[in-house]
Amino acid sequence: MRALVEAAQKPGFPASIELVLSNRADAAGLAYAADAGIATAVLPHGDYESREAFEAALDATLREAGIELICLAGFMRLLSDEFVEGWRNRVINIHPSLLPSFRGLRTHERALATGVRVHGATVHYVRAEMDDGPIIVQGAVPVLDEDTAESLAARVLEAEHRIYPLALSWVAGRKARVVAEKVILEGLPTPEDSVLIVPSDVPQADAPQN
Ligand SMILES: Nc1nc2c(c(=O)[nH]1)N[C@@H](CN(C=O)c1ccc(C(=O)N[C@@H](CCC(=O)O)C(=O)O)cc1)CN2
Ligand SMILES: NCC(=O)N[C@@H]1O[C@H](COP(=O)([O-])[O-])[C@@H](O)[C@H]1O
Repeated sequence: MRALVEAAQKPGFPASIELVLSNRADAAGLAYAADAGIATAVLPHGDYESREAFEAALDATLREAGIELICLAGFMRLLSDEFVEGWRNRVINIHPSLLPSFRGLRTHERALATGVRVHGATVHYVRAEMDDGPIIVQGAVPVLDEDTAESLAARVLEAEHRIYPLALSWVAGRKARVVAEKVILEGLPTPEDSVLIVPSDVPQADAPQN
């Protein structure tokens, strides 16, 4: 969320962060948002007798705040088909894997256990099916032999803080549209922009001695 707020503070960014909402009163980002002068709201899902009741309150709070686009940032509640359809193509999410690989939880542990060499994160439009929506942008990072889930998560998070503001700028800037459940990116400088490779700290193998 902080990466989105900082990006939206830049002149000419095509969106403004008007509300930061959490279903957890202890979410660390709420204090940051309040300090940044952004309205905040807390809807503890446990206070509602059902998901429907929780989502009805969520929907009302967002509409009353005049929200046009929802960015899920570490939001860990599955949203119902009804809610997602009510906000079709106006809810995006970031998931810490290169979808469709490693849907769900514990993505970094599973990536290490599987032995993949490249891992990363995905920003996608949200659909009722978990982690299954049209992909807007992906950020890939190398998996190093010495990686732990923590060190890999940190490298992925660095990529996340770069790709989420990009995705938001494209969606809010009307450069991204969904056609047959695929995202068409228009007017982007070069196609490479929709894939981010972060070879940030890969030790350069010494050039082979000819
Ligand atoms: N309809 C959808 N809702 C959400 C999606 C989505 O793609 N479609 N993405 C998630 C975020 N997410 C993965 O990126 C994710 C969030 C939560 C869970 C999960 O298993 N949640 C459990 C409860 C966990 C908890 O409260 O800590 C649940 O909801 O029962 C998996 C993946 C956001 N919503
Ligand atoms: N399935 C959703 C999910 O796992 N989202 C992940 O939660 C983290 C939130 O980071 P933060 O606490 O630094 O904002 C991020 O890595 C995001 O991809």
